[in-house]
Amino acid sequence: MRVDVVTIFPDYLAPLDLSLVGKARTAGLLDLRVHDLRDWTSDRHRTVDDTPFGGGAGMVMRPDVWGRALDDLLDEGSHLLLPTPSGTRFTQRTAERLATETHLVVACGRYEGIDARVAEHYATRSGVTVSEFSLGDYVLNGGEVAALVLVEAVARLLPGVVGNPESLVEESHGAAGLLEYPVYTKPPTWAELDVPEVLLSGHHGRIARWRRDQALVRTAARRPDLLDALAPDQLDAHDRAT
Ligand SMILES: Nc1cc(-c2ccc3cc[nH]c3c2)n[nH]1
Repeated sequence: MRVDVVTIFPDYLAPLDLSLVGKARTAGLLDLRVHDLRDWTSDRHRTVDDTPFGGGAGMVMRPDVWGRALDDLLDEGSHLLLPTPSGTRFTQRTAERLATETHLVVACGRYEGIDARVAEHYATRSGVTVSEFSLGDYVLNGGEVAALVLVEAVARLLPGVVGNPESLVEESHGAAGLLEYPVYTKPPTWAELDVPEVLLSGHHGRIARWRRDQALVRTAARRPDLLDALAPDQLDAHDRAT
């Protein structure tokens, strides 16, 4: 997969050189390129913004500069992603869908956002998909943090990136659609708190059941909306009795 990120703060994306995403890049599993939007400016001051039509506070990012950048980067089969507080919710299902694609281009806005005609124009471009997405109901100062989240959430789903793909199933918001169960390690007692006995029993069946029950109880307590969203076949008779 190739991912192009366009931003006026390229250094914000430096964490993507580290850890899991960094390893995926080194292994050739992810071709990630970060671009400075100002490389597509045409004036001495490398201007990317201007005042908003209709008045109001702040500045808006210019469509012409974004147009030159995106014309260079977008191709047949590209998916243009625009982080914005007004977008559709980015979820694990979104990440799973994006992980099957070949080319993502993430446009990181700043100021009051990117001129709306940019999304409108590229949505009409043959072979290009455009998605405006929100990370959650809070406001950031720009799209770079959203880009970091998106790239990590997608990259970790690419084949070969995480050591044990089975771990992707049981994690929160994974295929099971539940929050993940609590995890423990040595020492068996810490701060006068013991690890649940069942986890020391070596009885794999009981351990699996306990973990499933914990995931259900946690989900019911913290995210009942996720339980409501489960398909009927995702809960067995024991689950319903828990
Ligand atoms: N979920 C979420 C996205 C954003 C966001 C995304 C892009 C820009 C550009 C200027 N401010 C922005 C904020 N805030 N919260």
